[in-house]
Amino acid sequence: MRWGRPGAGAAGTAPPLPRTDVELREVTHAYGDRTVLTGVSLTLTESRIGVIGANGSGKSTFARLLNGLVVPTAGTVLVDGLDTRTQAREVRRRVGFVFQDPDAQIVHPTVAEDVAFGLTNQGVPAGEIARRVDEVLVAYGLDGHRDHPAHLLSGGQKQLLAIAGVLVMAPQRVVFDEPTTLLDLRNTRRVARVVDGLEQDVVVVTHHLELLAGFDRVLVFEDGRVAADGTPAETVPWYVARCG
Ligand SMILES: Nc1ncnc2c1ncn2[C@@H]1O[C@H](COP(=O)(O)OP(=O)(O)OP(=O)(O)O)[C@@H](O)[C@H]1O
Repeated sequence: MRWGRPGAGAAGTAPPLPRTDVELREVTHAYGDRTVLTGVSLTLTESRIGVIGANGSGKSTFARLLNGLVVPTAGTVLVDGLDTRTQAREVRRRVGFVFQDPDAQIVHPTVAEDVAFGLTNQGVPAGEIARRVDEVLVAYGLDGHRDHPAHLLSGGQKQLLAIAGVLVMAPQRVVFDEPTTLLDLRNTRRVARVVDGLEQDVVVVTHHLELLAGFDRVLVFEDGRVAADGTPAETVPWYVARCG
């Protein structure tokens, strides 16, 4: 099991998505007087990027900076040149975010209504909403559940619903914050397969190191700084050794 770059033609004959590049310039973030990220400068261009590190090292804060859910206390985050501080709406069209706990993301009573939520918000015409919602429900094996109460889905199905609700918005990059932490092995594999097949570029924060084998780049966070940055073969053994 691994999350890697999808094979050529993974999306059929659709043209490749434009790339979304994210640049962090000397980014520092503090919650109140507690600084949790310090002077992070990076450019993210690769298709498959993993983020690992100890609890509290700043990974989730970093992930949330990438689409403007959190704005830096100092420094700048640019998505295709758009400043997350002032152009959050445009940034979020490009970069979607999947939370660790799908309950944080599910806001509507039924599965289909929940997936439609973001499109409705954007004023997309009803016919197009119906078509796009159908497409993602089929893609994520949820079409048999379209009128079911979302809160009664299993943990794995809820995570797939949360992913469907992000992907229906057609972002170019998707940030996943520990998407499998709450799942059993079967659902971890299921979600991993979904991530594996995405044509979108991804950033995945995870403690499941084995899932990063096919990734292009892995960042290791330590005390709010990037302590290692390289291929999985370079960074994962380094991190494991650091953990003693
Ligand atoms: N909203 C917040 N308010 C105050 N402190 C916060 C907030 N969010 C995170 N923190 C603190 O910031 C530090 C970094 O948290 P963050 O969630 O970014 O780390 P993490 O590496 O993702 O951790 P984990 O692996 O446990 O999820 C932690 O000490 C955390 O307690």
